[in-house]
Amino acid sequence: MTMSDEAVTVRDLRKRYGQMVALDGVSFEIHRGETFALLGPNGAGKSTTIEILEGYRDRSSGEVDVLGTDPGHSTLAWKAKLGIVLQSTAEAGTMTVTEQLRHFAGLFPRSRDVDEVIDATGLREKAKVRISKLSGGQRRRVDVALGIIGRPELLFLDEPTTGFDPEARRDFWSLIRQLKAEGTTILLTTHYLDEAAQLSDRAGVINHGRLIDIGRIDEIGEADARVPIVRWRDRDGIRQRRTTEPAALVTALAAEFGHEPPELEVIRPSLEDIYLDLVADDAAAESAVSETEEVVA
Ligand SMILES: Nc1ncnc2c1ncn2[C@@H]1O[C@H](COP(=O)(O)OP(=O)(O)OP(=O)(O)O)[C@@H](O)[C@H]1O
Repeated sequence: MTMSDEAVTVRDLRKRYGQMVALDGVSFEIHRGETFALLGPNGAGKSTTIEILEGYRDRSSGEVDVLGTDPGHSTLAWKAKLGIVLQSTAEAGTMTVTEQLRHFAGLFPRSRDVDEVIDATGLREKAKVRISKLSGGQRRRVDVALGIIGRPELLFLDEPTTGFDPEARRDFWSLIRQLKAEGTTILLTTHYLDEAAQLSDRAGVINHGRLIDIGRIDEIGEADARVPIVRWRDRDGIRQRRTTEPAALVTALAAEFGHEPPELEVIRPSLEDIYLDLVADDAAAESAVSETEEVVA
């Protein structure tokens, strides 16, 4: 039997909550070993998608394959291959960090060393503290520790670094890179676009339950949206121009000024800029459609 190159395959996935259409025909794949970011505004359908893939939520229709299994018909052996960090922090029990991790480690056939996970998630100083006594960001680290303790083949991270301070976020990024180097497939949702850009190979952008773009992180968005911006100050104020040849423009400006142009910057649009353009364009297209519909009605 050959193992599929895809860790996850989703075809025409639909989900309704009563009358509310949360997913309206979403299709994508996640290759084995890659880190894939699912991006989108609040309420776009990211958690719904992830929860269906995890087997926590039924779908209305469509096909889903996760590590060779339909999550709607999961087995314990399949569940043991997943690592899950849910959006909401789990109930803080009376156990200490170490006790909780030892307990979970015992549930998996190939679990990681508890001390190793405590160090990797920056919880050493809090190892003997009850989880109920931890700060929000520290509890989130426990969630991440619990997600990786079972050495998952596929790790789901739903807004994993919410509440982390900047240093903790950087530490988390190194941990994710290490897991990726070990071959872990990762599905990440985050509202921190710099995080998605740092960690992911590819991303899908979801809006109102539809996938509006998918591709390599450096290919997301229209080509125009990635054109660099050259900005400088002249007598009239700040000026800027988009150009595919920023070096030529900077050289021309330097010649014109006879010295370094004041406040010169060459800006490459960030993933966040590109993402905001994409979602705004989608909203504009939707309102254009509804205007047409109104005229027809
Ligand atoms: N259990 C539920 N019952 C009814 N509607 C729901 C339920 N869960 C989610 N929804 C609705 O489905 C839509 C998609 O929600 P979902 O949680 O998947 O979005 P999201 O992209 O994860 O958002 P966020 O970034 O805020 O976490 C939203 O409009 C939400 O209100």
